[in-house]
Amino acid sequence: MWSISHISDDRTQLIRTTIDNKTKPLGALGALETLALQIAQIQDSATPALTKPVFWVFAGDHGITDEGVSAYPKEVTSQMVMNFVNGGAAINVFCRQHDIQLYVVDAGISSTIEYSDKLLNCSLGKGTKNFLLQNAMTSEQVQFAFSHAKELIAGAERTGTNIVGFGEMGIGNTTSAAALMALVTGIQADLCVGRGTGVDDAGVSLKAAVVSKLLARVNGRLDPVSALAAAGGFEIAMMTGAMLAAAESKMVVLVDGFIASVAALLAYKIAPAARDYFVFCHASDERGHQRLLAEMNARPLLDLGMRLGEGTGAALAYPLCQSAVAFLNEMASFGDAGVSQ
Ligand SMILES: Cc1cc2ncn([C@H]3O[C@H](COP(=O)(O)O)[C@@H](O)[C@H]3O)c2cc1C
Ligand SMILES: O=C(O)c1cccnc1
Repeated sequence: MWSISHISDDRTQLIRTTIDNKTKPLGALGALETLALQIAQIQDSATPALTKPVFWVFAGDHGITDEGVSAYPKEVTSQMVMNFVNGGAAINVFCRQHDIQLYVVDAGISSTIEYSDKLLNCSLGKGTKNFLLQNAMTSEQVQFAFSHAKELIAGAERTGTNIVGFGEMGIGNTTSAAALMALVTGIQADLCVGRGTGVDDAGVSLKAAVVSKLLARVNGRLDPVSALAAAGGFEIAMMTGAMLAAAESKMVVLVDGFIASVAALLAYKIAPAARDYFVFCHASDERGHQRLLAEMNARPLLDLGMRLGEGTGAALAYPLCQSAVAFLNEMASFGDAGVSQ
């Protein structure tokens, strides 16, 4: 289904030399240099440009909330969707600040809402099933999620977008995400779960027990698509598909916190070359995130102690990508500026 090629190595030496010849001590722009090189490799150009950034926030409800795994009631998912539509959430603020186009996607929330050009209908159902009792969704629903995501990316590509970010909203989804992480990596349940919206120690233990029960129900490790069917959620499946589709279209993919990184891990396990297109934007405070990043050998750009999701960490990293591209294109070389090396 996916045809994703590794980023080009053709110009790597040329770009490295260009970066090294800029008027600064060797390596002094640190992670920004790595980022500039990655974006240049993605675009196979020594003079890359970022155009028409788009973010999507995927929203879905989770049957696993019946087990009491979140600090907030499940109604908050739909309420936050309206908040996104009305422009009042953190992700709205950061997207406005950085001129990022934002869409909200109903991936499968339980309430009925009115769709618009900003609130898209890709609903796969009225919330997933409680994954302790049965699979959260069917494998057909996972495939539907992937094809919806492919269409969204294709639409953005047609209008000239070459950098994208993804957020999620779904009360209970840190438990789904932790379950997915455990299912595809084999890392033990208690190292995958965290506080999510702010559950106490007992809540964290409950989440670990829920993930362990799921592992027992499905007899251990699973491939990424079977894991998505087993543990959900609709929004995580769509985010996984969108990351794969964006990599296929050679876009820069801004990866947010814990939940987005789980989607990135699934995408990477489905098509390892997709990893080349991922910019890991921030270190989430959610407990499993460091382990998860280590699985992908990823070093995030920011560490702000954030644990929100919605794509907020990715939106905050967008201007760093702009800075990386700007220094590569605009900074003088030692030769140009007459500075001694
Ligand atoms: C008001 C509010 C806004 C949010 N925005 C993102 N999340 C984040 O918290 C949820 C995951 O945490 P858990 O697994 O503990 O439910 C997700 O919806 C995630 O995006 C929010 C949560 C709340 C309460
Ligand atoms: O890092 C995340 O994605 C995250 C952490 C806590 C709650 N919601 C999202």
